[in-house]
Amino acid sequence: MAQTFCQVLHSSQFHQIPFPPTRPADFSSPVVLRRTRCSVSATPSNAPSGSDTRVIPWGCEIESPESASALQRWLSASGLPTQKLEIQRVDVGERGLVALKNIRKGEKLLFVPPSLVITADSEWSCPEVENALKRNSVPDWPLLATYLISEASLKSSSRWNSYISALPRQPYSLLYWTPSELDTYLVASQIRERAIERITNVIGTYNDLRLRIFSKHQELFPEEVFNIDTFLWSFGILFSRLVRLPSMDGKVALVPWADMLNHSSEVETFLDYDKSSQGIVYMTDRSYQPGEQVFISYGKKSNGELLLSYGFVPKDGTNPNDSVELSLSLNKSDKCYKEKMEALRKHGLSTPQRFPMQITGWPVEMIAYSCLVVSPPNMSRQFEEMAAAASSNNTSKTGIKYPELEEQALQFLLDCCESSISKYTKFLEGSDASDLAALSAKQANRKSLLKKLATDLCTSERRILYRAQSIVRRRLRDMRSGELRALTLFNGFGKLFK
Ligand SMILES: C[S@@+](CC[C@H](N)C(=O)[O-])C[C@H]1O[C@@H](n2cnc3c(N)ncnc32)[C@H](O)[C@@H]1O
Repeated sequence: MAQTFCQVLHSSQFHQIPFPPTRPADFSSPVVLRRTRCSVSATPSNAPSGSDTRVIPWGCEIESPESASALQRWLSASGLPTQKLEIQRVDVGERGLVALKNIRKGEKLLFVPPSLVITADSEWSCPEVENALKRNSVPDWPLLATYLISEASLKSSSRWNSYISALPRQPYSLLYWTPSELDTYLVASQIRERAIERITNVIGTYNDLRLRIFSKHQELFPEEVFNIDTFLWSFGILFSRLVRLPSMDGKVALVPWADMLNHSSEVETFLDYDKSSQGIVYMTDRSYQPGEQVFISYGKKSNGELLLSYGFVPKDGTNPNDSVELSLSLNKSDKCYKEKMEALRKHGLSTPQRFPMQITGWPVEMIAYSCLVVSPPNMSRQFEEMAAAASSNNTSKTGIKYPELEEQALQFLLDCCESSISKYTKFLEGSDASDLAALSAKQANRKSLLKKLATDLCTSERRILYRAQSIVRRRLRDMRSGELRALTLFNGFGKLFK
């Protein structure tokens, strides 16, 4: 299925480096820097909406309507056809596109012309910056991140000024959570690891650009403008707004106006380039009445993935694509630890290894991994076969059958589920010792928001684990009472989930 607002970083240049510095960019005094031909301004901004540490001098506070109206005016003047939609304050997603007229199911909307779309081929206001990056073959994502910063810093000299002014100054995404916020609120969820990996990648990408390019052309890439804070902003914008357009060979693009659409798990439609109208369109899969918010699908993502890239968690039980990752590990005291590790490595796996579980079931690869974990030394000849079946490259999906390992593998899975559940419960039932009264109103608001997001995420993830726990327990009970002994592991599971 085509992805819309996507979340894949394409860079071969990532380096593993530690967490972001918490030092804010120094925008305390206005600076006007001269580059070869392009003047850049970085002026002080209003207070940031979220974390105290990062002040980006462009974009807007999402709740202010002026920038959205200015964006609409600019888009109309720049060739966006008359729309059946308008940007409005909405209950879901703060700002969104709302129907002005009746919209039929199957109707095409938007028609954003390619001239209003930002891609890796867009013209730069400052061609010297573009040349420096393209000479170094910078991949699309870091190129677009730098493009956004470069254009943003040029303010009204950039043709994208109205668009950038309407972008959130602080996109909601886990890129903006500090290490201690991730540790406090996401201690039970595997999404914490994913957030750390992502933050590390973004910082690695920035450091790589700085070393290879920025430091060699300081007149083009002044530190006041191109720094880790502005890169976290631009990557936050890309993670939450970039779309992949299937009919343009999967090209990634920022599509002003279309990127005001919020996500709903109840729709399945996405943006694409429409050859007949030569614009980016969106075809509705349901009807809308005037005044109703129009939604799009950001793809089949779990609640954790939505929090990671977009900074929100859908209401519990409303996301049919929700899943939770369970982390399985080899036992370090296993006599065959080395051999098993080697077998896993050969098939691109590691220990610990994360597997997605859904309310409807879990992958056969996870069972194969569990079999490998519990298999005794006398099965060492089968370790490779088990590792192959645990890898996502395993195309047979029938799994391997080791009835003699079934009970132990299930017990292992049950133990992992229960240990994970107890971490969620500890977080969800734990008391919050910190004193809200000691915090400023802004800090207290942020704390309550993050706590609410984490609570919603953990509740939905724990619900999936509870279901798995009850299925495995029942299965073990039945096995132990001898009723299902004849059934194989894999066949039996399929039926139970149905
Ligand atoms: C592509 S933008 C959509 C426009 C955005 N609401 C705005 O005002 O700029 C994606 C962002 O919208 C918000 N959003 C989208 N769908 C949402 C939903 N179902 N619930 C809450 N927030 C949502 C999130 O902040 C997300 O990062």
